[in-house]
Amino acid sequence: MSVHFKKLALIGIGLIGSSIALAARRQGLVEVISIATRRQETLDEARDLGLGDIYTLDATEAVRGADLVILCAPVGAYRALAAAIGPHLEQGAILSDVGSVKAHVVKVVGPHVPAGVSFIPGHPIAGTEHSGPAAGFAELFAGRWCVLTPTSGVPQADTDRLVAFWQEMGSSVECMDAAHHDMVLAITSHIPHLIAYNIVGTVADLEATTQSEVIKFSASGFRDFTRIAASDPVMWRDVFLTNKDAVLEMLGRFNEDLSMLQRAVRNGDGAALEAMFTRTRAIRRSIINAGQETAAPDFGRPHEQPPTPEVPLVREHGGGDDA
Ligand SMILES: NC(=O)c1ccc[n+]([C@@H]2O[C@H](COP(=O)([O-])OP(=O)(O)OC[C@H]3O[C@@H](n4cnc5c(N)ncnc54)[C@H](O)[C@@H]3O)[C@@H](O)[C@H]2O)c1
Ligand SMILES: O=C(O)C(=O)C[C@]1(C(=O)O)C=C[C@@H](O)C=C1
Repeated sequence: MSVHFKKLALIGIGLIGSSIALAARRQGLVEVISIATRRQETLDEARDLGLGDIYTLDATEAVRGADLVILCAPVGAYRALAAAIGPHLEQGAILSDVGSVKAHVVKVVGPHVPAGVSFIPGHPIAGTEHSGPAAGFAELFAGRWCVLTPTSGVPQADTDRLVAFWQEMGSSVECMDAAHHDMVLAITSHIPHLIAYNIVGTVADLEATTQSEVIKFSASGFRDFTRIAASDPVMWRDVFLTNKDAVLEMLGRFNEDLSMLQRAVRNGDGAALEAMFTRTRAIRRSIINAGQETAAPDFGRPHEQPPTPEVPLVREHGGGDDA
């Protein structure tokens, strides 16, 4: 299906918004890109990077005449944004988003969507620990999944157009129910981030000498957690505030399994430990076989080893506008 939008409005222009701008432009999917954000500094950065054609601090102005509007801000900002832009959306437009949670988005944005506008929430399962307009790149979505959760009454032709838009940017697309999305993502994305924040937070609270040793010898399992725990604090604050039930459900299961492991360690139960570690290894193999990861043993590691300068354990907040 050929996909072409005359005006794409991106509300929020960080890692995901800028990646959409770059990918959509490169693939020739849109004629005009209008960009709205809340802070002048972010808008200037987007302009300097040449991400769009129209730059404004007024989201209502950005959506005027747009046939595709995508909310790309932290989900905590959605309710106010939807209330502001709702009355200004064009008849026949598609309104979507990229938020990491979906049921909450349907709940807070849905009531502000006028009749004649197709509301199709979305979530590209692609990202990095970096944020801001300069963090984006056109290839971010290539080979990654994008989940859409079309709301009731949306014409199939509009869903098909949005599916084609993401496919043109390199994604595979799956449509599902918002609540189901939130449960799946709770365990595949949200809990792993919570665990990473927790383990790196434990180190951050250690006394100074132990902490410097952890940093010095961090080329081990810990290092992989630090990448995830450097992710944007505002974005992740909002994820945990808005996917509470699914996260608590999965956290309950996680805690049960952790208690089982704790018991096995205490009792010296090698068989239980080995059985669990064998099952987890198989999951890793399935992810590699599905093309979602490479088996390269040095993935992400630098080849030469310069001494690491003073690096903060947790990156300072540089992302969303809402903090
Ligand atoms: N980072 C990831 O890995 C990832 C992956 C998939 C989806 N997401 C989702 O994408 C969305 C954006 O995440 P990101 O990583 O691009 O974050 P980011 O921090 O890089 O960018 C967010 C942008 O939103 C803007 N913003 C904040 N409040 C705003 C407001 N009230 N009005 C207008 N603009 C506002 C800021 O200017 C900022 O540039 C989030 O909802 C997040 O859950 C993130
Ligand atoms: O690779 C990373 O840095 C990510 O955490 C990306 C990741 C994920 O958990 O997979 C993070 C949040 C999103 O909503 C989607 C993707």
